[in-house]
Amino acid sequence: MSVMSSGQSLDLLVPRRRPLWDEIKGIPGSMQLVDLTRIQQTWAYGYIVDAVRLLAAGAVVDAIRRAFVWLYNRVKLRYATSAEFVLGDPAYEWIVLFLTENNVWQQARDFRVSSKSSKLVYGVTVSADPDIIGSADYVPTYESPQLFRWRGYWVEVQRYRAQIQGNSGQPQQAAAIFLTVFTRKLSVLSELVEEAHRGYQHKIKPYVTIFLADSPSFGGSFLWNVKRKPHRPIESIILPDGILDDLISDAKGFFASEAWYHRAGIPHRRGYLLYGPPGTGKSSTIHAIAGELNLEIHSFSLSSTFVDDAFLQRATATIPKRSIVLVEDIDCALPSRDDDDDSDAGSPVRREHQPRNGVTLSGLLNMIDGIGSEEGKLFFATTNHVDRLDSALMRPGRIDRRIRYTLATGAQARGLFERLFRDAEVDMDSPGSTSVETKEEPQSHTDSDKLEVPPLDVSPDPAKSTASGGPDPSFPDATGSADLPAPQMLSSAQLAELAQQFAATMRDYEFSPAELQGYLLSNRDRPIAAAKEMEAWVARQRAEREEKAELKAERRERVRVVRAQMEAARFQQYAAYPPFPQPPFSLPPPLPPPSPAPPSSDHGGAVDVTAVSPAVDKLAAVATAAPSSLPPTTSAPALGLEDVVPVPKLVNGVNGTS
Ligand SMILES: Nc1ncnc2c1ncn2[C@@H]1O[C@H](COP(=O)(O)OP(=O)(O)OP(=O)(O)O)[C@@H](O)[C@H]1O
Repeated sequence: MSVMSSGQSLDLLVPRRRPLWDEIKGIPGSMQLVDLTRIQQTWAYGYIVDAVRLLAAGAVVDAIRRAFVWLYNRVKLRYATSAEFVLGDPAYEWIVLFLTENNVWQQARDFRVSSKSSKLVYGVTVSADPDIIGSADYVPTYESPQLFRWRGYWVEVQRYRAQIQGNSGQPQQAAAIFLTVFTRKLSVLSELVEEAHRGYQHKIKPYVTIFLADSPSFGGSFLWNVKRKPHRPIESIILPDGILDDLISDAKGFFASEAWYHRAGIPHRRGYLLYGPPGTGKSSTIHAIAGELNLEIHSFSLSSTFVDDAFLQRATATIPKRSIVLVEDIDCALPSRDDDDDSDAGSPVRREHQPRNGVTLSGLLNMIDGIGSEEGKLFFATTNHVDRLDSALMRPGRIDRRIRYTLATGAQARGLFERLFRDAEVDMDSPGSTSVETKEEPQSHTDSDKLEVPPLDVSPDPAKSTASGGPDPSFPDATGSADLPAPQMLSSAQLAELAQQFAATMRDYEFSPAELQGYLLSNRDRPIAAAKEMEAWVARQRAEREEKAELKAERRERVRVVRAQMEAARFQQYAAYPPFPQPPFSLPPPLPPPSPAPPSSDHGGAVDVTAVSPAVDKLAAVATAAPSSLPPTTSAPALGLEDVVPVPKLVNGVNGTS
């Protein structure tokens, strides 16, 4: 075994570095400040040299990249057209759907995932297994740039987003998609946008799109919250004959007569006011019309605190042509300028000088007038209190038609019943149908297609029962001997009969369609029981209403008594006021016509103040009035004290103190 010396082994293992510094050292006159040989021999030396080389290479690459970007931007500027689509604008939705339909998302690697909702029409299925429907929507974010071909043109898409501070001071998400088409022809871009719009319209055809202005807007753009609802069939709205058809033909006629409006110089806008009690179908009508005419709804909630005149203006400016602009419960937002009495002081109606939000009547009127600036819009307003609306709002040009909704008539009740149970199948074994009476032998029937169950007589007529109290043997109990197959379909005659029985138990204008619908829905699978039990339901409702009315009357009486007591206390307080100070000089003679009002020591001592201000007449009347006849007020100034105060001032003025 040979053992090498340490010097030998080093020679073998570490190749000698040819020292650059040795040469430098050898240059005559060079000064050696540090021991370069030692540095050179350290392990880090090689790395340092490599790093410097890398740095140089990086700088070169970066310079090339910058040059390329510069060139690319120049080319883009010269040979491309681009457009920006901002989140919240309807066009943003068109483009996202367009990108999805063109499979651009397949290049995307980043998605936004949200639980499945009817809101989205452009979520994609990323599951490899087509049988898996999935419970989530995957929406590509396009945050890294994607290139794709469209009609032979290269198109680049990229989305940017940022957090910005909203109007309310809260941070909000802002996002925009940039689309660049590499062609100098502007028309290509507009064709692309048009195609995107058409595709979107087609895709959402089964839905009504509702844009809600229910959050503060931000930045320069306006943010709409987008929702989609399936179309509501027109036939599902049960109104007195002709109302709905009339409304729809009016709206259709409006869109068809655009040229006429232009010629006549009238803004192409039509306003409708739907008024009536809650739950009578006002909102449902608007949704059904939007579906029928293929319109989008832009809906405002004026009761939100962040809504003000500027907000309305900005939102209205973004509403596209052929849309419905909807203001629900318009009375809640604004006071009536015509309504000057205090009778509704406790109502939600807001006086213009007591704003709950920043909307004023003139702001709302401007908004309605502004709707016409972008032509072709229907303006709908709904209210439960038409009497509270200002006449300026109701004038033709703003509201062109008013449609009154009422509580349900018997015909409406029948219509609702038939609509909900038209295709109902009656399960004879279900608990709700155990007492259904069916005739054993099928009878002749007009609607032979649906004649699976013979006509029913479900009237709760005790005569139908046998003397023993049991059911008529000719109507065997379904749970027992009837060997009819279940479930069975109601024929139209049976349905009409049940509907008649259902409606006969109530009076006209007693319940809203919404209330009736609520009852019917709770009996969704039991049409026969629903008709039979309606009488009991009506009785319960009436009893509840009576109870409520009694409670309300009691509460009113309590409030009246408390108010009267408060007024009396105020009166006492007022009566205890010290008399007005007597001026140290005599007042000028009373103004003509001289008032023979008796002097009152309660109102200024020897001074005949009633001659100075008519307000004092009011004071005199108040002072002599019984407490129960005082006007209902909530604060002392309402007694007329505000009016009275100037009188002593006047005296002082004469006195030379001011
Ligand atoms: N005339 C009707 N025909 C069919 N369904 C109706 C009718 N009226 C009300 N409904 C039903 O009642 C529910 C409430 O109706 P809707 O919201 O349209 O009433 P509304 O008059 O707008 O009430 P509100 O004034 O409280 O907003 C809906 O589900 C609707 O289906």
